[in-house]
Amino acid sequence: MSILSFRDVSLRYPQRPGLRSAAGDNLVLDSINLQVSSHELVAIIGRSGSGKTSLLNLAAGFILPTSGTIAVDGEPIRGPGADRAVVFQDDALYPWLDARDNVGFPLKLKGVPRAERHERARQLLELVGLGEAGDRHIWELSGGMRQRVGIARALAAEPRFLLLDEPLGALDALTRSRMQEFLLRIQSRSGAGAVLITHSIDEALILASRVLVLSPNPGRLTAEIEAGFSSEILAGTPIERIKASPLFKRLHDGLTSLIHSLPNEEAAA
Ligand SMILES: Nc1ncnc2c1ncn2[C@@H]1O[C@H](COP(=O)(O)OP(=O)(O)OP(=O)(O)O)[C@@H](O)[C@H]1O
Repeated sequence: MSILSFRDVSLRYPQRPGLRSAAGDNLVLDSINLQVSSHELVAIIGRSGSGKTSLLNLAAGFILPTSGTIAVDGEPIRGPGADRAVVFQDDALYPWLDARDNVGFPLKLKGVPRAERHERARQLLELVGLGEAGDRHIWELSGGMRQRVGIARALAAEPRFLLLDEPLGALDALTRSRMQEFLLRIQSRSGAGAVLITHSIDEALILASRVLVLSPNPGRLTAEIEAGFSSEILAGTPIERIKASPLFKRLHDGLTSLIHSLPNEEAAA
């Protein structure tokens, strides 16, 4: 089992005019302590500007913390690495490559020979239900299909952690709901841990075993809720039935009022 850990992590961006936080300086994240193990999906919710993407960028190694340590299995993160794969809201696929070569791209970077790359990409596309789409151009795919190609690409390097920044945010409601179930199954099958950033309380409760709330100015983890509906969904209970349950509604209402009680970025700035 792998562990992604944040220990006393704080982040300040370089000072820029107009970007002062309520803390009186440009502290964006303060004293973040967090542990995510492989096989679990942790969701982070919070108001716009609370620092969710910054937290994910730190885990990805795109930026480094001002203080504190982020590590995978005790090994401090010093930059991006194949042990962590990021999926963004905008699929960020390479339009000049077909679906198969997009999925195989991380393997190309690792120097995996072409035939092996193609075979692995074929298996991954099959896994995400796009076995027939390998030679399709990206612009020939729907939004949901493109996100599935993005997820297959993220899985190609067999990461220990998936870092998901609003991966379903651009999809229509019906596709999003289907993709939630799909994401859950893929994540559980892959054996990778996942950190999911989402604006949707519904989505956080459906997918995550734990939901963490980030309060803004500066971003601090202020609440944690054990959700646990994902195991019921994996066992076959329809998402709509889960959403109709009194427990789901209670947790949803609790999280909604908690988030509304937090100051927003504009109010605090
Ligand atoms: N590269 C940067 N340089 C300076 N400030 C930044 C940078 N990136 C983000 N910020 C600031 O850090 C704060 C947190 O931004 P971040 O994007 O992490 O929040 P978020 O919770 O993901 O927001 P949203 O939900 O709107 O995507 C904001 O005040 C933002 O303006």
